[in-house]
Amino acid sequence: MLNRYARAFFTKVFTPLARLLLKLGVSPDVVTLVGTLGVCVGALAFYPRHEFFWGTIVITAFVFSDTLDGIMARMSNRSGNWGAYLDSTLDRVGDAAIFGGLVLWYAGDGRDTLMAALALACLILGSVVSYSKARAEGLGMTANVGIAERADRLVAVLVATGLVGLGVPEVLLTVVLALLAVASFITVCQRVLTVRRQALSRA
Ligand SMILES: CCCCCCCC/C=C\CCCCCCCC(=O)OC[C@H](COP(=O)(O)O[C@@H]1[C@H](O)[C@H](OP(=O)(O)O)[C@@H](O)[C@H](O)[C@H]1O)OC(=O)CCCCCCC/C=C\CCCCCCCC
Ligand SMILES: Nc1ccn([C@@H]2O[C@H](COP(=O)(O)O)[C@@H](O)[C@H]2O)c(=O)n1
Ligand SMILES: [Mg+2]
Ligand SMILES: [Mg+2]
Repeated sequence: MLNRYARAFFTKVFTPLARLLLKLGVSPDVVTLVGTLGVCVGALAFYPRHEFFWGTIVITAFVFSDTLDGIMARMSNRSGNWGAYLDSTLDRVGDAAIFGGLVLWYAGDGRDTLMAALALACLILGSVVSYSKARAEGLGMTANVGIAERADRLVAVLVATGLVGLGVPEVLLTVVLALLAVASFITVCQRVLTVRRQALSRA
């Protein structure tokens, strides 16, 4: 949803920075790599130590590199299969680090089995959401639907985790992770049904 409605806005916001980085000779691939590294450091260095606020700030500072790299690639006419592959593959690494960081806290010193299970469910179902689209595209179909696409999942988990880091009761994160797991499952179903329709109409 956000991917559709917010893309134009964020493209406008990041275009000057994209232009500057290109002028400085920075390539879109470098932005993709550095952005993923920053997200992983933010998630894996802070969340497992229960530093939810600062972890969220670091992740948020780097996660928009995923918007920036695409803008840079298009501006410099460098969009292509390699960049698309690198972008999507590293997205999975960043997403896994974010939910994995939460799992590490709750399965470790945080000692909360329900929260660890919910974060793990979000990690797994989110990966299946992405895979269901990637596999469809690999077979020449599309699966660009769903109530919990990547940007939606990131906003939900980052806002809730950041607020808990600021002192809001943890039940907020419990509810958000539970809803996110359900929404991700629904998204998988939406994509499977979309692909099924296309596959059957081809046969
Ligand atoms: C209040 C407590 C304090 C804490 C404050 C922190 C608040 C943090 C709040 C929000 C941060 C959200 C960041 C979300 C960033 C999203 C980045 C993103 O996904 O952008 C890239 C994306 C383009 O994606 P791709 O081409 O890579 O698309 C593909 C797609 O993602 C597929 O997804 P899937 O299949 O999994 O569904 C994948 O298949 C494939 O891998 C992938 O390639 O989208 C865009 O560029 C669209 C625009 C992004 C919209 C972002 C909306 C953010 C909304 C509000 C932000 C508020 C910011 C506040 C900052 C405050 C800082 C203190
Ligand atoms: N290093 C990169 C990253 C991305 N691309 C191209 O941008 C597309 C994704 O754009 P977003 O705005 O959605 O991130 C991607 O499909 C590639 O075509 C690139 O070339 N190099
Ligand atoms: Mg990108
Ligand atoms: Mg991406």
